[in-house]
Amino acid sequence: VPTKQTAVSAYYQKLARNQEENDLLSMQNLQPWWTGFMARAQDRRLNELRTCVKIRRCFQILLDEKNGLLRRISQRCLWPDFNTVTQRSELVREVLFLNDTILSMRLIRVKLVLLRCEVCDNPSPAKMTSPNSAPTPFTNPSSPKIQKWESLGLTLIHEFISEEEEEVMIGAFHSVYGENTSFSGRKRLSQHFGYHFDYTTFGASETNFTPAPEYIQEFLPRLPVQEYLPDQFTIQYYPPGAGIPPHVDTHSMFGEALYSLSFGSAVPMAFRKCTTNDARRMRLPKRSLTNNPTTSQTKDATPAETAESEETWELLLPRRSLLLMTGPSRYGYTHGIKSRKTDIIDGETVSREGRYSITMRTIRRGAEIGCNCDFPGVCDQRIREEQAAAERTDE
Ligand SMILES: O=C(O)CCC(=O)C(=O)O
Ligand SMILES: [Fe+2]
Repeated sequence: VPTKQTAVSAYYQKLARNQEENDLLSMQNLQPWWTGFMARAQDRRLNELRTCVKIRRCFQILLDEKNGLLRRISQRCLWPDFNTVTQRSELVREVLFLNDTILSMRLIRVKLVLLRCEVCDNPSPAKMTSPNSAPTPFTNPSSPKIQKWESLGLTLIHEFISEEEEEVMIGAFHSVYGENTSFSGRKRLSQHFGYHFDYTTFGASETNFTPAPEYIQEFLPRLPVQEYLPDQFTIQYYPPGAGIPPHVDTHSMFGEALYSLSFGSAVPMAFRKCTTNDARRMRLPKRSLTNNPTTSQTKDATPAETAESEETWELLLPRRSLLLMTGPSRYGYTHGIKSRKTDIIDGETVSREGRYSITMRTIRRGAEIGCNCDFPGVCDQRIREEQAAAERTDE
């Protein structure tokens, strides 16, 4: 069993071996690089340092051996146990100090290396419990918070809301329940705003309307699709271990852009391309998104269904991130959250914590109701048309 010290030094040596020459900044370009980095840090990086579970991978500073203080920071960043809140806030203070020091150029021959954080910053998503890795997203270096899977119509925006906004939302969610309410059951808890989601039609209620609260109104101007904005909001609380069965949100009733804002904690969302089995299931009488066993979650998996589960890949939705589904990910893939108490994230078993989400949709009304997507097999509109045609030929 390697000791902590040898583990640390092996880790350090491995990192050092992996450094590319151009990661090491010379003194000439250090200052502009650092200024740029700090500008982003105000917005994002220091935030990550405070909250990121992978903090030791976020930030590594290789130092001139002459500078004892900075070497100390470096070692601390690399320490594998470096993940307590106190240590993080200490690091934040030291990074700010380092900033002053660098800007005043009191250092000689400093080498800085910024490592990507697996969760917050890595172009390839975290490896999840599901054996299949999520496809690799595209990240434009000028907007590092945004990951895009163009061919799936999928976008994940990290740090879409601030910690302050997150706190307000969690407080507001709980404020409507009585003191004796237990939040630890197995079931999701839901609150509805705008036109309420109707669990019998999988569309929106015509009459049941609650205005969206201010904390929702505030972020609407920041949504990536501004041509039309959501008017149906479902806030859900998932106690640790709770999930939602794989499903495709009703095509005909809602606009193409579907959003899921995650807060409270991260959770993996499972995606799977729809197959003829899904098409068959959607033609069966009842479907349900409640926690009862559903047609999409049969108890004894058939061989075909087992094969399907092998096609599933999971994408970690970090807290405060916004997921946007359009195109194939909206119309031709199921999405869901597996019910389980722990997830495997990058090889580490992580206990689930309570997670909240705001699902946002835009209701189609009158002549807008309908769909002509590229996935007729799993399109409720096409299924209705098929069934109407079948009835006419029966007559
Ligand atoms: O909680 C989530 O992120 C997704 C919920 C969802 O897919 C739905 O309510 O249709
Ligand atoms: Fe959904």
